[in-house]
Amino acid sequence: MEIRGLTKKYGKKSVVDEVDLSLDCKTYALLGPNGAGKTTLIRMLAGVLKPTSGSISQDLNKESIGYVPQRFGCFPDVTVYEQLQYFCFLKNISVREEKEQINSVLKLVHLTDQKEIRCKKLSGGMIRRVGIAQALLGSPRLLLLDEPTVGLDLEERLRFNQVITSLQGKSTIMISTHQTEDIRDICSQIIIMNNGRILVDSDKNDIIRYAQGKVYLIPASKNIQNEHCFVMNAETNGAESLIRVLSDVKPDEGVLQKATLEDGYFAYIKKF
Ligand SMILES: Nc1ncnc2c1ncn2[C@@H]1O[C@H](COP(=O)(O)OP(=O)(O)OP(=O)(O)O)[C@@H](O)[C@H]1O
Repeated sequence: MEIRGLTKKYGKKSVVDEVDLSLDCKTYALLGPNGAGKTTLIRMLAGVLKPTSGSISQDLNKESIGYVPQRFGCFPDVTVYEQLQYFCFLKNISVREEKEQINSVLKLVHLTDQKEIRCKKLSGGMIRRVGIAQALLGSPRLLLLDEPTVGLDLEERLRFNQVITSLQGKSTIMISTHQTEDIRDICSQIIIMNNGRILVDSDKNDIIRYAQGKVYLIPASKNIQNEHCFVMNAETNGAESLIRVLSDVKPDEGVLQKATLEDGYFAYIKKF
């Protein structure tokens, strides 16, 4: 899939600004702060939002795209099974195939026991899983997931990771998320967006390497006066409170750390 100069403007503001991407049959994480343009980009790729300009070259019809929107809703008075039947209809899945397909995706998201339950009785996390199930119907070649794991408990997050891992090499997958720990093990490619633009589109290990040599732990009591220092989070080694910082220069009492994907993300966003 080749994306060239993809732009979405609201008024004069470009919320997605001249985006170029080449997507292969890999699993991509789409990261970026609130308002970066991730949802807008995904909606254009899913074909539900018309770009202002630019092109998406693809030979995919709507049946080959699975899309989990950021806010997925079910019809309250239909059962989970009926809801998925409706999506089968939208995806042109034949009545002959639909039963097998629905049972298979329900099993993947661990909702088989809920299939006769009316959607209004589902918890938020279960509705999210119906959203993931509908996207998997028809074995899509392009799977677009906008914050798919929000509201899922730990076990269901792990199950989601297993589903995505099982699709690797079969589909192009793009997952927009704020949870770097969720995608650390399942995405090989990382795309970081900010202000509507792509800051980097690279292999996960390159993103981590970018922060290497810039991550330190320092005592929390230390007064940080360095403007080239960004405080990420606090942790403890049992004896004292420490803060994890990104810094171009070694801070006083700083102990260099092995960089993580999260460090790499901040290194790009905060321009280190
Ligand atoms: N229909 C709209 N009209 C005007 N502005 C919009 C519209 N939809 C989105 N925006 C703006 O576009 C920008 C990008 O929004 P988008 O939802 O794509 O960001 P995001 O990266 O997905 O954010 P988040 O992480 O908070 O979900 C934001 O500034 C948002 O306010």
